[in-house]
Amino acid sequence: MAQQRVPLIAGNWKMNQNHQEAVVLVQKLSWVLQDKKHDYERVEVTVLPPFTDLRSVQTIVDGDRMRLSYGAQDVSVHDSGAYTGEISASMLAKLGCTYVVVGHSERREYHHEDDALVAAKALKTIDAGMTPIVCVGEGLEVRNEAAHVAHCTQQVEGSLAGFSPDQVAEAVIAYEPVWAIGTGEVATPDDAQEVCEAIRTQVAKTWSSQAAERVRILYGGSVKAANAAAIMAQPDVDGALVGGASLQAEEFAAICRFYDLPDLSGVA
Ligand SMILES: O=C(CO)COP(=O)(O)O
Repeated sequence: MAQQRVPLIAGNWKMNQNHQEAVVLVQKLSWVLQDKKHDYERVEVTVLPPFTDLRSVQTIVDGDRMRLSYGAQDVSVHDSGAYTGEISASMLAKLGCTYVVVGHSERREYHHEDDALVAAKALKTIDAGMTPIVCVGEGLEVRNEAAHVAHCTQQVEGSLAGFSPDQVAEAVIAYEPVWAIGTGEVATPDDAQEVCEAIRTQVAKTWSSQAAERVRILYGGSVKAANAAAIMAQPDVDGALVGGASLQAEEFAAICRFYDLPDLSGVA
């Protein structure tokens, strides 16, 4: 069934790159992929820059008719009004965003976002015509207690609460174990598969088997060119949400072309 889902490689730049640096990075990424004759129908590529970069990214992507898409790292739960510092879904849609990340573990941790807020943000994203990338994942303590599968499936239930089966089918879920983010500590391909498979099973139970077959589930956490092929080979992993490595055009392009990379998982 995995063949029916087009893999998505998403670069979460986090709070890196000003708008001028963003233009250079997007240009370089597009050139490298063009040079390799990247087939965007085979593997979709998106970048997720800071808000302040989006207008510049839109201009360069549209102007040069690039095939990659882009999106935002967060969105307000409100439509408009007296919410200082917030950015609405309609503003992001107007800037041509395809995706919006919601519920990243860094927002859950530093901004105390809970599942109900994440679900509300995800629904705002869908209402504005964009696709949410809904993040879930366990911390080290939960993993050590072997409670990670239950933790993540509950987060999926809560963070996609109120979604119709069709909305789930069109959404993207990202499994990012917190202990593997920015630490160089990558989950094994089997770890990634275990949770992604459990999430898909949960989607089938709560929404529908069609939604489970269609929803794309990404893995995120220290993904690099060196481990991308092994992770992407897992049947329930449909892509990667890449942090640090997405800031280097060559490295990120290599991850986008994971099918060209050797699977080094068996090499010590
Ligand atoms: O949080 C992540 C992507 O959203 C993962 O970050 P790293 O790839 O830097 O570990």
